[in-house]
Amino acid sequence: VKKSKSSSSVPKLPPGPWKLPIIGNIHQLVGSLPHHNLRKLAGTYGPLMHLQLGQVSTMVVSSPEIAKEVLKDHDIVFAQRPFLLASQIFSYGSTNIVFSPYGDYWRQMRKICVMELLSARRVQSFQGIREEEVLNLVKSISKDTGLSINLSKKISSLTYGMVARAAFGKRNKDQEEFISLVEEATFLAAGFSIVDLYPSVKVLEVITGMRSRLEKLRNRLDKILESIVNEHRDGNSSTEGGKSRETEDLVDVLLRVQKHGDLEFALTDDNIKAVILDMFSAGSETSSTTVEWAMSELIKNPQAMRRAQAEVRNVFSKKGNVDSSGLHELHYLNSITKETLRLHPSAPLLVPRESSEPCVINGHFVPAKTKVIVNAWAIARDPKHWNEAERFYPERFLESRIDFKGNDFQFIPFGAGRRICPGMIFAVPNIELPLAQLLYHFDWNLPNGMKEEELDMEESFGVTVRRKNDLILIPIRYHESLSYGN
Ligand code: HEM
Repeated sequence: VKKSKSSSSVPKLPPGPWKLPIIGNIHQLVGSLPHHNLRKLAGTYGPLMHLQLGQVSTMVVSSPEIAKEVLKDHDIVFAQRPFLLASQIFSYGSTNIVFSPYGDYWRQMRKICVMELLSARRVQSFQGIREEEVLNLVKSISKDTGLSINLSKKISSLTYGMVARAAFGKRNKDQEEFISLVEEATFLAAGFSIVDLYPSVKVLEVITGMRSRLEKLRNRLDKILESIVNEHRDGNSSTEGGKSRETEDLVDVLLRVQKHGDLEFALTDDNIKAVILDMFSAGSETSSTTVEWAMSELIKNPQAMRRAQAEVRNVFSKKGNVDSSGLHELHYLNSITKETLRLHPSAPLLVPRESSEPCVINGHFVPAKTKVIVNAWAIARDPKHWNEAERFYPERFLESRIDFKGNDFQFIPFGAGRRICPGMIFAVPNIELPLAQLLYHFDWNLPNGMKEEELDMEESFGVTVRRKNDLILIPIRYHESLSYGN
């Protein structure tokens, strides 16, 4: 009796489905996308559930209360990121900030990101670049008015272009190749591949060809990044005193910090390459996906589309064009951004964490070295916290103070706690300016007489979840009198 009494007071592992030998619960993740399957399982086993995914002991969090415990209350314990094969290969010796384990070095890199690269002032300094790139998009679309265009491709190339110009100062000669390499690397970093589920079985890396594929990718990316860093260094040494802070691009900033920064640890060229790679992998597809989903939802919801168009046309009608200065007046558009991030968070499972020591969460025992996945997608669609949770209804945010800044745990598309996305301020205008321009200048139709309800909303697999099928639409010029400069 004594024994059973004392063992019942020790917290147990969270509940979870029955586990098969060797594979554990992997079979339960087959057939649909991970965030969908995990939500279904949480419906049976609860908001904190234990899964054995191959060799990896995993906790899945599916409620705002437990997300707060993990991401905020115990943020030091859960600050680490488990190493996936892809991140090991791309992380330049673990200095890549997105996946790096938490530690002194991470703290320094994060500080450089927040204070120097992604600060409100820096984001503001890229306003001109952003406006120019978006205007080029409008011009290119206006040439094809009345024809079917692949809007997904155009938006993706725009966002990569905006990040590329902010990072490198100009469009780079290897840009197209660079983008497709980053896209492939992001796809492989989702963490559900067989090599990540059996990390100690090294032979799998060889059998699947994953290691050599990743190494080839990394070598090519490294060459491109190396030439960019060297070109900047040569260019800066030929301009006396370097560039002014207002005209610096991100590589210039990193080179300046490397040379003159008051740093605890030296910043190597590899560190600079890792940060630049992070800006692309974390900052491009996430934003373009959001614009793509917002347009898809607006097509499916013509009333919301009309309201958004009326707002943007009203606010900018005197100027005859959309610019960054009036974006804060677009309250409905801002609600559309939020509602899109609620229903389609670009990283539905955030970036996984790992416990650095044993911990008790929601009354359950979580051993050290447990991988923790927060299903932000399921939380943001939970009918316990949202009325008509599956409906696209931007109005819900108009009168609400709920925001994505990491304090409202029912809505965490950027994560929360000490590893919250540092690119939020950079992301919002990169989403809202293109959206406002697309709505200001054009009306949008579906091709081949397709009806709104026939537009599919299927998602693809990856760290970022984008549309499975590209969004093909027909733009119709709204302002016939404007020349759009072509
Ligand atoms: C719609 C746009 C974006 C979304 C939805 C998004 C989402 C996220 C999420 C969910 C995380 C992980 C947070 C966590 O696990 O708690 C993250 C991390 C990160 N994001 Fe973003 N992000 C976006 C745009 C950007 C942009 C534009 C940049 C930079 C140019 C950026 C840079 C980063 C970096 C460097 C990290 C890693 C931070 C760390 O580990 O300390 N993100 N982002």
